[in-house]
Order: sequence, then structure tokens, then C-alpha cells
Amino acid sequence: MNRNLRNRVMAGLLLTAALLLSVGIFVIRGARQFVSSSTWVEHTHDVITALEHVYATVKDVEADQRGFLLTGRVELEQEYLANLPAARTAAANVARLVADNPEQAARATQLQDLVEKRLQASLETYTTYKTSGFDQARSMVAAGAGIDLMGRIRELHKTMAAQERDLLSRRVTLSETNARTLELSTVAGLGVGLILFWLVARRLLVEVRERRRAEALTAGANAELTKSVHELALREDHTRQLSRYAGMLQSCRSVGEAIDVSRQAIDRLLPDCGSAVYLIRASQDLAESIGTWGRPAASTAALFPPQDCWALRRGQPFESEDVGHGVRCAHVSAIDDASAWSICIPLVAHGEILGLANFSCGRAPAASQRDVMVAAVEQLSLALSNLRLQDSLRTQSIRDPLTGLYNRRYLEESLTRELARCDRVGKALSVLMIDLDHFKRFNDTHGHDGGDALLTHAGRLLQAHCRAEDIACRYGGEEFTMILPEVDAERARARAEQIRGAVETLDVYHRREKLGAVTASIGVATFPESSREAAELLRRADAALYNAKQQGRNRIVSD
Ligand SMILES: Nc1nc2c(ncn2[C@@H]2O[C@H](COP(=O)(O)OP(=O)(O)OP(=O)(O)O)[C@@H](O)[C@H]2O)c(=O)[nH]1
Repeated sequence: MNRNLRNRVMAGLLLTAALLLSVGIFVIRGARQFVSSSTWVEHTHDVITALEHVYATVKDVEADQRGFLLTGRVELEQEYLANLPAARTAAANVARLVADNPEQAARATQLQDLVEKRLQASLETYTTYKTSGFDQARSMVAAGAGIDLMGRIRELHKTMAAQERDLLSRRVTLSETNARTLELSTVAGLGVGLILFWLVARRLLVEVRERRRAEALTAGANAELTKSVHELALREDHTRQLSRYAGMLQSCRSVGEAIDVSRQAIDRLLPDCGSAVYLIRASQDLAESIGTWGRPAASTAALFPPQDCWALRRGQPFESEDVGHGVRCAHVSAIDDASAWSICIPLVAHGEILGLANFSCGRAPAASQRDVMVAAVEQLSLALSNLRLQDSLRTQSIRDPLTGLYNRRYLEESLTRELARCDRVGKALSVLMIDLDHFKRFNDTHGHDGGDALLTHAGRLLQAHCRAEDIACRYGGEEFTMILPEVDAERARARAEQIRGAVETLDVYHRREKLGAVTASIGVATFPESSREAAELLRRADAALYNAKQQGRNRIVSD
């Protein structure tokens, strides 16, 4: 709760408390006033009753006396004598009750006086009756002194009673007014108090609601933050793994190695997805799978024309939200009609599309995982491109560009290696030194290009006559060498004969003009008979070739 609001709530509570306190005090005071006014009303009633009692008692005294005088009954006499002090007491009681009211007090004194006089007059009559008899007593009554006194008592009684009734009326009104005021102020005070309390409570409820909302927002923000931190940690881990992957890829020496490294790295980075990597063949007609791993949620063909893939067609990633029902590449299909997410990402390096990578998962992965896919494919593209470049450079360094055969440097490296291997396994190795006969004439007749065309055809012919383990090389100019591992002298001569015969049948055209008949002379040397040394073996084969030339060409001479 902020400070301002806390102050306002405190002020509201204090005000409510003060108001309720005031209402309480007011109610107590009002109640006291009400009790007081009620007491006064009661008092007035008492006064009126006492006045009535005085008048009634005096009347009783008068009646009893008259009854006694007329009948002489003893019980009336006793009643009369008993009522005399009662009348005095009643008059004294009135005087006591109205002592607080000077006006009425004066009247009460007067009333007491009159009562006393009336009682004295009555007693005189009684005494006369007792001493002088009825007639004397009757004469005294007839004189009218008692009647006169009684009239004055009645008048005074009336005045006092009227005064008391007036007081009673005013006191009742005051009491009612007090009661109403008390009621109204209690209701108003409680009402205002309740309103104030409601306002404060409402403000507090709003504050509690706002606090709860703020807490919920804070909790949400915390959850977001935790998620972000988690994602950040995940991304960091991905970056670290990708960096390690990139480093490993750079050290790969073959596509196979690169695929093995990718299998390990991508399996760890994308444990819930399946992956497949394709390379487009040199002929550009087919994309061929070179590695699959993980747990694919969709199947993808091992071999397919590049146009079957949207990513290859468009040169950018293509995503299929639902392989079973949405738009998808033709080479991707659902497994058992299960829904699956799939993406094809082209392997692009230096502006060239090398192939593609396909990833499939049960459901669309998080953005961070897609980033991993794209980054991994980028690294793999670069690695494959570098390997291809290395391969091309290596090929250039060991191949003769005109004939496509291995060059002399590669020949010398290979011969040494193959000789050692054949020596190890106790096998023979033969070398054929092949030279086209009168090659100069082709150059002279058809130009250097014509000579080149013939060299190219000769190269293809030799390549066609190679087994997997044979190595065909251009030794220099129009001279070729074939290394035949595990081939003895006799079989080498037979192979040489095949080649010589094939050269004879060569039909080479240059600029639509047929080149003349082509023949070749071949010298054969065999390990270990001719030599155990590579250089010596070559020299012996070359010497045999020289002999073949000397003997008339288009023939074979073995060392
Ligand atoms: N077109 C072309 N000619 C080449 C190439 N290298 C060497 N030559 C030529 O090949 C010819 C070799 O001629 P020679 O050594 O006299 O041998 P030849 O004419 O084949 O005669 P013999 O070997 O004795 O049968 C030369 O004229 C070279 O200029 C090449 O790469 N292309």
C-alpha cells in the first residue's frame, strides 16, 4: 500500500471511529436526557396524583364527618378521625413534590394552609357535635365556612393541577422530542459511520484486489523471467554445442566423417526430432540421402528428383505444419497417418545449393530449436562445401586435366605404396609403359587440338580397361603408365595385349574428320623379377617400351 493511500485509509478509519464515538456519546447523553424527561413526566404524574389525593382525602374527611353527624355511626367517626392526618400528609406530600417549582411551591403552601383550615373547621364542628349535639354542629355547617374553604381548596387544586398538566404536556413533548432526536441522530450517526466504514472498506478491498493483480502480474513476470533465463541457458548450451560441432566439422576429412559428426551433434541438440541429409548428385538429377538419424515423425524418400522439394525449388527453408494434411514436399510423407511437423532446409554454401537437410518432429518445435536446425545446416553446408573444394583441389593436384588420368606425381606416390603392399602380401605387381606410335604425325596433320583429342580418347580407353585396383596415369606427352597390382608378368602381357588391340580399333574424329589409324607400343616390367624399386621398375618398363619402338612399334615387349 502506498503512503498516500495508507494515510487516506488511516484518516478514514479515524474519522469513522470518531464519528462512532460521537454517536455513542450523543446516544448516552440523549438516553440520559430521555430518562430525565421521563422522570419529570413521572414526577408530574405523581404531583397530579398527589393533588387528586389531597382533594379526595379532604372530600373524604368532609363526607365522613357529614355521615357521622347525620348517622352517629362509630365506624364513620373512626374513618373521619383516621382521614384527618391522611389529608395533612397528602397536602404535605404535594408541598414536598413541588418544592422544585417556586410557583407551585407557593400554591402548595397555600393549599396546605387551606387544608389545615378546612380540617380545623371540621374538627371544630366535630367537637361541637360531640359536646353540644347535632343541632349546634349543623348550625356551624350551615354557616358555610367549611363550604367556602372547600371551594377555595378546589380552585387551588384546579389551578395547581392545570399547571401540572401544562408541565406534563411540555415534559411529554420534550421527552418525545428527545426520543426522536436520539433516534434520528443515532440512525444518522450510524448511517454516516457505516457509509464511512463502507468507503474505507471498499478502498481497502480495491487495494487488496489491486495488490492481488499486481502480485499475479509479478508472478507472471517472474515466470516469464524464469522462462527467459531457462531459454537463455538453453540457447547458450545450443551455441556451445553448435560451436563444438562447427569445430569438429572443420576437422573432418570426408563427407562420411562429417555425417558421423553431425549424427552425434544433432542427436544431442534435437533429441525429439529425426533428421536426414541429402546431397544433389553431380548430374543434378537426383538428391540422394547420405545420412539419417534421430526419431523421424515423417518419412522422407532416400532418393528423389530435386524438383520434389519446395526448399530446393525455392532456395529457402520450407516448413510443413502438418505433413498428413497440409502442403508438403513430395518426398515427405506421414507415418501411419500420424500428424507431424517437417522442415526442409537447403544446404547452401558460396551461393551453390549442395543438397538439403530434412527435420521432422511430432509437433512444431520451439523457435530456439528451429534456430538450431538452421544454424546446424549452415555449419554442415560450409563443411560439405569445403570438403568438396578440398576434394576438387586434391583431384586437380593428382589428375591430368586433359585425359582425366592420374598424373606422374600421383603415379610415383602410388607405385611406391602399392609395391610395398604387394611385397607385404607376397604378390606380384606389373607396370605397363604405353606410348602412342608416331603421335607427332597427328599433331602435324590435325593440329595440336587433334593431338589433344586423340590423347583424351586414349585416356578414356585406358580408364575403361582398369580394374578397381589398377591405376592409369599420364606419364608425360603421349606416354601413359598403368600400375597393375597383384598382376604377374604373364597376365600383365595379356592385359597389355588387350589394350594394344583396343587402341588399334580406336576411331577418333576431330572436327568431323577421322584421325588416321592409331597404334601403341607397350613395355612391361614386373615386380619382383624386373626390380624391387619403383624408379627402377619404371625405368625397366620404359626400356622395354623403347625396345618395342625399336622393334617396329604396335607391339609389346616385356622386360
Ligand atoms: N597435341 C599434343 N601434343 C603433344 C603433347 N605433349 C607432347 N606432344 C607432342 O608429341 C610429340 C612426340 O613426338 P615424338 O617424341 O617425336 O614421338 P612420336 O612422334 O610419337 O614418334 P614415336 O614415339 O617414335 O612413335 C611431340 O611433337 C610433342 O610436341 C600434348 O599434350 N598435346
